[in-house]
Amino acid sequence: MEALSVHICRVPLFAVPKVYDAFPLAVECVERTRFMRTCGSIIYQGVQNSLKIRQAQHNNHLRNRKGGKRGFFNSKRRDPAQFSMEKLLAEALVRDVPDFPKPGILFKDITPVLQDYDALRQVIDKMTEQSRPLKVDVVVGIEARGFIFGAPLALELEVGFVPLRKLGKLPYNRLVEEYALEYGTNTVEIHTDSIKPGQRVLIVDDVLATGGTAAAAARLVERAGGQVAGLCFLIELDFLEGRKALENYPIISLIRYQE
Ligand SMILES: O=P(O)(O)OC[C@H]1O[C@H](OP(=O)(O)OP(=O)(O)O)[C@H](O)[C@@H]1O
Ligand SMILES: Nc1ncnc2[nH]cnc12
Repeated sequence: MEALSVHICRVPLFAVPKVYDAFPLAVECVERTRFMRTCGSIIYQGVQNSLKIRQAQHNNHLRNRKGGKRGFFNSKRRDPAQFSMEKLLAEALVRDVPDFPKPGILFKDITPVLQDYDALRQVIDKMTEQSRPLKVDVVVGIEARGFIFGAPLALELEVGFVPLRKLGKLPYNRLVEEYALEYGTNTVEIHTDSIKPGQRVLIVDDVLATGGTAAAAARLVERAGGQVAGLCFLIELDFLEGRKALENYPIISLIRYQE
């Protein structure tokens, strides 16, 4: 009987039910509970092994990523410990595009930041760190590039996300504000029921330039019943003096250009 039990222990997991089918009486005679415990232990070992394999695969993935060339920190020139937003500038992850979208405008293109996991991670981490003390109840992201930073930031802050959209995009009841920006005029809208009375709101966008867009967003938030706890930007173009349009609010900007 003991030999049979040992034999059963050695069969692969997939064969255990077959052995049980073949020798039901014998197995029951040996010790039903013991057999079940053996199965349980085999299954437990199987689960443990698969967890170990998954962990090893994940570690490998992290090692490859760190050792690879795909991230801001990964090239030999870049040292994660030395990371700063100034370095991000020095590495030209924010690209100057002249004459876009109109002649005479020097456009700050942030798409290289988005393409780079480590840079994007750092941006979200820094935004989170600096906006956490504002104790916000909700994040409002300004279409379109404000969505990119706003939604992950809301997740990090463990609050909800409200989209503030350009004219005609929101389906439900809306509040509307018009504004001027560096290269024209525009209109933004917010759903009337998107913010609860008194909620502390963080407004998020990629760029603060003249401040026209952000000021319109702040007006909408207040009209919707919210309290603007602060505004958060990746880039601030100091020379366009957008802060002047937002004098009453705390402003976070990770990268500031003087000219
Ligand atoms: O401070 P301001 O002078 O108002 O300019 C800043 C705004 O301009 C850009 O948006 P844009 O209107 O180009 O829209 P997009 O994000 O949809 O590209 C940027 O994303 C800000 O929202
Ligand atoms: N110069 C600029 N670059 C990128 N986004 C902008 N929004 C307004 N002005 C801008």
